[in-house]
Amino acid sequence: MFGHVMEDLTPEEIAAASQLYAPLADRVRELVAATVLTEVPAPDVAKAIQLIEEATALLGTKAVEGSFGVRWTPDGKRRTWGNAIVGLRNPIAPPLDIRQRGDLTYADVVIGPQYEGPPTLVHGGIIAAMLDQVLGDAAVNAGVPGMTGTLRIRYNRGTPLGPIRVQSAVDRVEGVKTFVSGQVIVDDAVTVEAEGIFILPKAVRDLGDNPPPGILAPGD
Ligand SMILES: CCCCCCCCCC(=O)SCCNC(=O)CCNC(=O)[C@H](O)C(C)(C)COP(=O)(O)OP(=O)(O)OC[C@H]1O[C@@H](n2cnc3c(N)ncnc32)[C@H](O)[C@@H]1OP(=O)(O)O
Repeated sequence: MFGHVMEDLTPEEIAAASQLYAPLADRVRELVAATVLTEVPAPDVAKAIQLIEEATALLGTKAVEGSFGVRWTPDGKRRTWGNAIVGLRNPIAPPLDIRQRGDLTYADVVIGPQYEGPPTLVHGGIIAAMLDQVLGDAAVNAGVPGMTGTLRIRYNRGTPLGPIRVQSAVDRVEGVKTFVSGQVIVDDAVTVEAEGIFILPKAVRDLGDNPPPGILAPGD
C-alpha cells in the first residue's frame, strides 16, 4: 500500500539504526527547547544559526524524499519512526512511549516548553494530537484498528507543561467502528477527556481476511 516500505533488515540492523538515530532526534529536540528559551547575545545566536545550517546541510546530503512512511520487515515488524507523536526519528514528537497494561493503553511523558499554548500550559492542539495517537493505539492493541474518523475532546482544565499521562481504552466495537475513550491525567486529576471513533478504512477492508503482515500492527 502507498507509504508502506518493505525493508529486508535484521533485528540487529534495526537496533543499530535505532541507536544511531534516536540520539540525533533527542539532540534536535533539546535544540528546539533551547531555541525557545535562549537569551544568549546576538553573536551567539548567529553562531548557532551557522552550526545548525551546517548540520542540516550535512544530513541532507543523503535523505529519503517526501516522508519516512511506514517501514516494515518480512516478519511483520513495523517502524513508524517518522510519526509526529511517537516517531523515534522525529524531533517534533514529544515522543510518546506508548505502553499497554491489560486493557489500558498509556504513555507517561514530560511535555517541554516547545509545546506551550496558553502560558505555562500545553497547547490544546498538541493535546488533541497525543490523544489521537493514544486512542488509536488502544484500538490497535485491542485488535480492532482503524483511522480516526471522529475525535471529540473536552478540555476540563488547563494541562500544565511537565509530566502528564495520556491513557485510553476501547469501549466497544460496532462493525468496522471502534469506540475508544481516553484522558489526560496530571497529579491524579483528569484535565482532558476524549472519545474517538476509529474506522478500518474501506481500502483495508477490501484486502479481505489476509492483509499484508504488519499493516495493522502497532508501530514503534
Ligand atoms: C489502518 C489503521 C492504521 C492505524 C493508524 C493509526 C492512526 C493514528 C491516528 C491518526 O492520526 S489517523 C489520521 C486522521 N484520520 C484520517 O485522516 C481519516 C480520514 N478519513 C478517512 O480515511 C475515511 O473517511 C474513513 C477511513 C474514516 C472512513 O472511510 P470509509 O470509506 O472506510 O467509511 P465508510 O463510508 O465505508 O463507512 C464505514 C462506517 O464508518 C462510519 N463513518 C464513516 N466516516 C466516519 C467518520 N468520519 N466518523 C465516524 N463514523 C464514520 C460510516 O457511517 C459507516 O458506519 P456503519 O458501518 O455503521 O454504516
